[in-house]
Amino acid sequence: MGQVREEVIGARRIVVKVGSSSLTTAAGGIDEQRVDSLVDVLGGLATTGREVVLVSSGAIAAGLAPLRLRRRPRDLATQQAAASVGQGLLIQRYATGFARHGRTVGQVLLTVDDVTRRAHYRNAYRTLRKLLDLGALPIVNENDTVATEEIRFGDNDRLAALVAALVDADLLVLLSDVDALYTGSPSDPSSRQVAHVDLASDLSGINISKPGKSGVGTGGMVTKVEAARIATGFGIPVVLTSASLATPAFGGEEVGTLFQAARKRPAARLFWLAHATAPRGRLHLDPGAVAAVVARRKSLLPAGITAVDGSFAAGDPVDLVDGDGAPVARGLVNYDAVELPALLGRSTPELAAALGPGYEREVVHRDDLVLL
Ligand SMILES: Nc1ncnc2c1ncn2[C@@H]1O[C@H](COP(=O)(O)OP(=O)(O)O)[C@@H](O)[C@H]1O
Ligand SMILES: N[C@@H](CCC(=O)OP(=O)(O)O)C(=O)O
Repeated sequence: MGQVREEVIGARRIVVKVGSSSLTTAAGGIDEQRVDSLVDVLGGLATTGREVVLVSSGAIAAGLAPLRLRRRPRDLATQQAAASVGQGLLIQRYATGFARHGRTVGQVLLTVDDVTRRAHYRNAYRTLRKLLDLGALPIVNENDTVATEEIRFGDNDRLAALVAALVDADLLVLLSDVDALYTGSPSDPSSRQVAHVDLASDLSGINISKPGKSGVGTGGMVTKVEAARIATGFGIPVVLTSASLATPAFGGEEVGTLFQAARKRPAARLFWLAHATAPRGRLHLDPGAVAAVVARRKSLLPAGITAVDGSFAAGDPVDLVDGDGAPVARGLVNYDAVELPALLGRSTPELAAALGPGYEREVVHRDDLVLL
């Protein structure tokens, strides 16, 4: 055996995310044996004094067989109907399983808004914190039955990363049907396992692609690596491995892939701005403004903006985009959308002279800006 992973052994609060492919059968229904073995691992973990939050997918897949649906439906309404049936069955199985370990579970269904809007995520945090304080094990999933196409997460990887940040976890563990990140498709014999990733350096040479053969997962490796990027950026290490390797993974053994946490944690406010808020509009920047904001970390002034999209109010999050429309930063804007067109391309002294001293303010102050 190699070295023990200290960050895993030392983690007190752990968010564990398990994908549909690890919980359900190919025929569409709960794989009771696999749910029970996961429960046994997590039940054991919780008795060692660790706080565990489980983010569990599988509602849609678990609802397929009971509704006599042969495959995962494409349309949202049928997915929601399947989730409505499957979520109840899944939580029932978890409740029975964890009861064997003397643990009560609490179901927490969240929408994107619940983890992205400040007032809402404080509320979600309080509920999760209270469940943990009461000794219960929270089981989180997206609230699939009410989420619309536009706003849904769809997969639970990003939701798990945001929940990990929300509860200030020491570790995020992503359990899937694949035992690690590979350099290419795991079915390709030339692909190699990646044991360790530092996302601060690059992931080039790694071919990350779509969900696996089970056909029930949604995001594949793309959303897992994105989740790892979010969590590690917040200072939370991530282990990615298969559900069947959960025991050695929690024991700190070198299985799966460890994504190393960033050494410096960003201000919580800027983290949420970058990863959790939905932008309400876009400010198009000329090349000089892109360079000022990105390379020199300056505030954004009206002179560098060429166009404005969206309807937002002062204080809302907006994306700053370059000449190709690619987002380069996100920030909290100091003007309403309707005020901006008259200011574009004009210098701040000129605006102050023409319109009054209030118009000397930056469009986005550098303290309210985060690079993407
Ligand atoms: N580079 C890669 N390394 C590992 N797995 C990959 C890679 N590219 C694509 N995959 C696929 O991603 C799948 C896991 O994603 P998904 O099916 O969405 O799982 P889950 O239901 O656990 O979220 C694996 O089964 C694998 O086939
Ligand atoms: N909320 C959905 C998650 C969808 C899904 O397939 O997610 P995942 O298996 O994590 O890629 C469900 O419970 O079915």
